[in-house]
Formats: sequence, structure tokens, C-alpha cells
Amino acid sequence: MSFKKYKQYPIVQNFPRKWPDKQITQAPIYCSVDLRDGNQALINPLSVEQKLEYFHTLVKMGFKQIEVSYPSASDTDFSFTRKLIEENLVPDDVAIQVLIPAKKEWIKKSVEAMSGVKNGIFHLYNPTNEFQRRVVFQKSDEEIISMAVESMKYLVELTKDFKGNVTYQYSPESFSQTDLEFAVKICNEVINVVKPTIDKKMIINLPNTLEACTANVYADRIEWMCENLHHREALIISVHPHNDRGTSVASAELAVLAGADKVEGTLFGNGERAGNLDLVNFAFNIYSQGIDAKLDLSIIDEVKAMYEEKTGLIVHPRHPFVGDMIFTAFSGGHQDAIKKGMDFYRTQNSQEWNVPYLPIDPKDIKRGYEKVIRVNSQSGKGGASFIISEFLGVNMSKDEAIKFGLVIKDESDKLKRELEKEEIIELYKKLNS
Ligand SMILES: CC(=O)SCCNC(=O)CCNC(=O)[C@H](O)C(C)(C)COP(=O)(O)OP(=O)(O)OC[C@H]1O[C@@H](n2cnc3c(N)ncnc32)[C@H](O)[C@@H]1OP(=O)(O)O
Ligand SMILES: CC(C)C(=O)C(=O)O
Repeated sequence: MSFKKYKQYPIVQNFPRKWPDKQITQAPIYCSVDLRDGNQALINPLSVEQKLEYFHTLVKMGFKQIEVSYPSASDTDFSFTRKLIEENLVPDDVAIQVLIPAKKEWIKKSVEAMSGVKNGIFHLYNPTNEFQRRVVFQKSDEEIISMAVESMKYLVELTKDFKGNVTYQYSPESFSQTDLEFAVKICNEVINVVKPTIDKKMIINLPNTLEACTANVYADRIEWMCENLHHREALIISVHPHNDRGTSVASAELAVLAGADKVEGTLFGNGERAGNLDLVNFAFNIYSQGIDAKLDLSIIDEVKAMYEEKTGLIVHPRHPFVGDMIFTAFSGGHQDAIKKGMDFYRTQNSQEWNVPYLPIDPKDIKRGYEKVIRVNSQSGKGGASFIISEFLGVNMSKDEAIKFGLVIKDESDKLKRELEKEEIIELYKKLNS
């Protein structure tokens, strides 16, 4: 094992960045790529029926852009796209997106899959980083650019008679490892083919295909691209962060500050390797800043159950905002502050959530308060007295709470486990009978 075989990611030199002084003030456009990028990372990709149930959940949550398939990958992906269109299963305000590699036969197949679509996003991609240009594709820079340009021309030609709304999206795939000069050159050539206008925009998606830099560097790269792309006013800039360094949420947030209008990601971050951007985490971050997240996050436990069932993956109990243990405190200091904070919130009838250690009100996602305070030998008087006041309606004096807290701590330490709410109530009743 040697760190010497890795090299440091280049920063954007002498760049007068503006994004550090900005704040997120509204939710960006979300695009769920669960049914494509998430799907291609599953041990067993989803069936048509499973995709359909998943799709309905995404629609129910409020997603307006959903990448539904890679139509040239499999019969399942092709048939699912056809089913959505032929059976009119896509609401009018939802656009479906398909991923298309830059090869004629695959473009043709993808266009066939989208025939009759009401709102379609045709997402063309080819890898652009130097290593892939030279080693994987063995093409010159001009040939790689020509691959993108000719493919986009072919795509535009094949879709020119479509009656529905057609939007083109281009990704310089592996943008994360592509030098900026080349990335902007290839994107500008593709933009020249589509000729977007303010009224008919195209999407340029700048993926962090392999996350290898800190979030601030990704933001610099996005802002640099925004400043150097032609016809910025006619573009929707999209980002597609992966999570190889575990910082995809930060990358997405800073990229939005840097000018991104759209973010692509998946529920709970499923995706290749360490995953895609976790859109649930991202949206809750927005919500907990007092901004409309533009997704129905109140049904997240229902969504989580669907996700775990379909993907066979488990959402970690400490997953931000939604894990099973996310609103639970065992330690005395935290419990004491939570109890005092909750009492204050209720008695003052406060409109502003400001309870220590609880980033949001568990009730927002239809969770009760019973899991907020759980008692073991790390707990103090606050935990036990919270249980007694919350579930027995008895408010102990401070002295009484101190004594009772010690009884509970000893009992839990002796049993070497957490005490259930019922056990605590039982002990309280016994001591007071
Ligand atoms: C970062 C991302 O997520 S990109 C999306 C990646 N997703 C997927 O690949 C899932 C779906 N893919 C598939 O089902 C298959 O790879 C197919 C159907 C596209 C191609 O299958 P095959 O013809 O067997 O090719 P295979 O998978 O071995 O290799 C990929 C080939 O496509 C080429 N290729 C890869 N990406 C692209 C692209 N965007 N445009 C054009 N060609 C491409 C590769 O250079 C390679 O070409 P070669 O066979 O001439 O060497
Ligand atoms: C096709 C592109 C957007 C992709 O999935 C990636 O680069 O991760």
C-alpha cells in the first residue's frame, strides 16, 4: 500500500470565485436517476413491475424529472419506457429522461423507446477525460468531439418530428477527471448543434462521475463552466455528484451556489460504488433551513419501506434525518436539554423549532416522540423524567427526578441493557405505591 501511486487533484488556479458568498434560497430542479444509475448498481436490476412501483413513489414524492431507463441496455429498460408512454402512466407535469450512449444504433433504439413521449429528456453522453479518450476509446481529441457532435446531430434529426416536448441533455461523462478547457470545448460544440434559446433551453450536465476532489473544487469547476459556456442564458446547468469521498451532498450544495439549476441523484444515495448524491439528505438539508424543499418529505418512512423492499438495501439507522435512530438520545446531557427544549417549545407555543439535538421535529415525518429519549446507563434524570411526564403525565420535582434517575441508571447498568418505556413506568409505579 502506497499513497505515492495517487496524485493530487488539480485546483482551479487564480479563479475569482463568487459562490462562497452565496446561500441556497430555493430548491433546485431535482432529477431522480434511481431507475437508471441506481438500477445499474443493483445486484439484481429492477423488473418492469418493480420499476413501475418505484416510479409511482417518485411521482408521489413530487419529482418532476425522472431518468427512467437506459433503453439500449436491456429489454426490461426498453419495455418499461414503452409501458410508461403507451399506457399514459406519466403525469403531464413530469418529464421522463433516458440515457443514451453516443453510438448510432443505440441512439436509434433509445429514440424508438421514447416514441410518443409527452415530455421527454434525451440525455446523450460520452466519456471525455484524457485517459478514456486515449486508452478506452483510442481516439484523438477531435474524434471524441466529433463523436458527441455527430451523435447529437443524429439525435436531433431522429426526434425532429416528435409532437411532445423534447429537451436535449448532454453530459461530458467523467467531467470530474476532464480538463476544463476540453470540457467546455466539447459542450460548446454540442450546444452549437442544439442551438438552445431562452424559451427552449437545453441541459448541460456536469457529473462528478468519480468524486475525487473536495466540494469547493467541484464548485469552482461548476462556476468556471457557467462562465465559459456559450449561451448560458439558454442552458439549464445540471450536476450529478457521486459519493466516492463521502461528500456528494456537500458537492451538490456548493455546486448549486456555483450556479447549478438542477441536481441529479437517488433516494438514500443508492448508486455505483459509494453511491450517487442522496437526494433525501439534500432535500432535508434545504427543508431544515426553512426553505420549501418542493418534495413531499412527510411520507419518507413509506418511501424508505418501498426502497428497502425493491433494492434489497437497508437505510442506515444513523442516516441523516431518516434513520431509525436519528431522533434518539441515550446520553443524559442530551436528554436533559431535549426535555427542557421540548417543554419550552410546548409551553411557549413557539412557532420556531429550536430543540437542542433535534435537527427537525420528528412529527414532520410522522414519527412520535417515544423514540426520542431512550434510557440506558448513559442516561440521567432528564431521560427518566421525560418518559414519566410524556407517557404517565406526572411531572416530578427536581429532587424526585434525581433519585428516580439514579434508580433507573443502576437498574440499566445491572441488566446491561436499555430499559423499555414500560419497565421505567413500572419501576416508577412500584416506588410510588
Ligand atoms: C457513469 C455512467 O453511469 S455511464 C452509464 C453506464 N451504464 C451502463 O453501461 C449500463 C448499460 N450498458 C449496457 O447494457 C452495455 O454496456 C451496452 C448495451 C451499452 C453495450 O454493451 P456491449 O456492446 O456489450 O459493450 P460493453 O459493455 O462491453 O463496452 C462498452 C462499449 O461501449 C463503448 N462506450 C461506452 N460508453 C459509450 C458512450 N457513451 N458512447 C458510445 N460508446 C460508448 C465502449 O468504448 C465499449 O466499446 P468497444 O466495445 O468498442 O470497446
Ligand atoms: C452518464 C453520467 C451522467 C453518469 O452517470 C455519471 O457520469 O456518473
